[in-house]
Amino acid sequence: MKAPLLDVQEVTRDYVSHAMFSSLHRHRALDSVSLRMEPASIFGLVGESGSGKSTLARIVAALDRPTSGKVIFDGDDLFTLPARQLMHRRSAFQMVFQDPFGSLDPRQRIGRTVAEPLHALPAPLGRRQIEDRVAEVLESVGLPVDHMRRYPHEFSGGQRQRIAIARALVTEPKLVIADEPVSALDLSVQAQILNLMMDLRERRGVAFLFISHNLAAVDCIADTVGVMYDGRIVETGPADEIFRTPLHPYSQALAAAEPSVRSHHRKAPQVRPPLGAPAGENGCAFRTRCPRAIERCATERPELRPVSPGRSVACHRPGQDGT
Ligand SMILES: Nc1ncnc2c1ncn2[C@@H]1O[C@H](COP(=O)(O)OP(=O)(O)OP(=O)(O)O)[C@@H](O)[C@H]1O
Repeated sequence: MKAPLLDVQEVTRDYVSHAMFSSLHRHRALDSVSLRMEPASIFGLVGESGSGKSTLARIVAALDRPTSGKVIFDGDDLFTLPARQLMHRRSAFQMVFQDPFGSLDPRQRIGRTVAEPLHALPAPLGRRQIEDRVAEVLESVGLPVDHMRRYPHEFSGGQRQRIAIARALVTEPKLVIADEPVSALDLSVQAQILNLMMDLRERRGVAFLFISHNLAAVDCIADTVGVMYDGRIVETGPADEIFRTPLHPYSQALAAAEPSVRSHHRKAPQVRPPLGAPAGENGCAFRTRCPRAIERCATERPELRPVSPGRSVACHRPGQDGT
């Protein structure tokens, strides 16, 4: 088997907060999450708000550290690298955020903003080389080179997201982690940005970890999908299969609620709002909302198990009742 570009191994992230009038409260935002990505692939991460997508994105981008687990990027175990080496390694993976308005410094010309990540390269570039690199990368995201002298307020939302993508690409990364990159954009502009990402994968061999609430966008762009619920990946596999024939009751509810995804699972399972206490460490976190829950779901947490090549589900009763 080919060595993966990204190998996330059982990553757990706990946040500890001081609840008023009580002792420390530990919240597990990620619970033993594993995923692998091949070079030039697109992995779509979906799941409701609070399921842990951004926490995972920040850890993969080495902007946060896991409580336990490993992130192996292109053969390097990121969190065992000395700080300086990690800083240099960062040029090979870059992040694009949701808000194209907030993520660009309004007082800085675009050329300077796009060039910023180049200053972290192990071998610094000369002024001429930096200008050439910025011009080349602006062109590759479909922006005229003379835009490098302009300021962010002179651009539309879609153009600003192109600039953010150009900044991410300027160090020629192998992986771009895009956290809700199209959510703030109009529909027609969303399509342009998705096309741009697919084009960059083709032309430059860039892999994308693409995070979105928007299932239709993930369906359009991703090869592989991971469905997150309460800090865990509950189903993963080829995008086509996950959206057309979801097996986990949570994936089925997601797919059925999104008309533009051509799911065969049109009849939405009767997912309930969360009720009662959360499942705790032993049970399935989804069981209090699940129409198919059985006693076993309260006592035994379902592990992510392979059900077919490349496809795994964490459910004691996957795909039953209507798929
Ligand atoms: N810095 C933090 N301190 C404490 N808790 C946090 C922190 N960051 C995230 N969390 C908690 O971790 C959980 C996962 O949050 P995260 O932002 O990763 O979810 P998400 O799936 O990306 O949600 P959204 O789609 O709304 O961005 C949530 O319960 C959130 O409240």
